[in-house]
Amino acid sequence: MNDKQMVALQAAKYVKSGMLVGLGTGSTANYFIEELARLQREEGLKVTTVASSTISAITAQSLNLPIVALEQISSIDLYVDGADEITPDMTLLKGRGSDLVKEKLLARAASKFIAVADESKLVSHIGQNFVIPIEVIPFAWQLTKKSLEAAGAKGNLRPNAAKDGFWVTSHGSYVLDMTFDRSLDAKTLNDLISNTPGVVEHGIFYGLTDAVFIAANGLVSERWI
Ligand SMILES: O=C(CO)[C@H](O)[C@H](O)COP(=O)(O)O
Repeated sequence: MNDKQMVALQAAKYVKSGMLVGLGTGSTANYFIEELARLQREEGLKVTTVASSTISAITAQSLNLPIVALEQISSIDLYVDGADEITPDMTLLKGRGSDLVKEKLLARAASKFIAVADESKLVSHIGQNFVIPIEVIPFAWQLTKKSLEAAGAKGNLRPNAAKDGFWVTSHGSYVLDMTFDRSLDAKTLNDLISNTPGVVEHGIFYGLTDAVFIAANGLVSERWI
């Protein structure tokens, strides 16, 4: 069993029958989804799920997990998702795959949000290894980019896979992949980007995690706030 699978299985121990569970997106979240399906099949677990992305919804459906649409929920019991970066204060950077809008809604709606990752995701500051993805409403991208540049940011529109156009998210937004001065702390960055007109959502998850589970060399450590 690899570290991503191990940490996902640890998070699944917090799932109880009757819960409405949010499903994250990515390879670590996939192990969690697979484990829920196994618990349902082999141990009679009864949960309802809500997915943070089309791909996770398809995975859950293919494994026969009961699934409801985001429009049908106003709160959930538990959300489990991976991250691209995790800082010592449990701020996350997410959204490399650009599914961050639903991910952040579920993280906020959850009574408990557990972030799961292997130790490669631990960083000292947000933006250490990845650019910060910022979803923008398409007609505003240039004005929004200019506002962010005035605050010292650098970057550009994310290209599409063929590099002959621009990436469009499942909600029809463009993505600005930006870097900021590393002296800016997570809260400052979060507030700055959130308050920029034209921004739909961004990948900094500040003050949203209840716990971070990290797997390293076959061992899982849990850190709760
Ligand atoms: O934020 C995410 C998707 O938007 C993922 O959770 C993040 O990219 C981690 O992915 P993985 O578990 O495959 O390493």
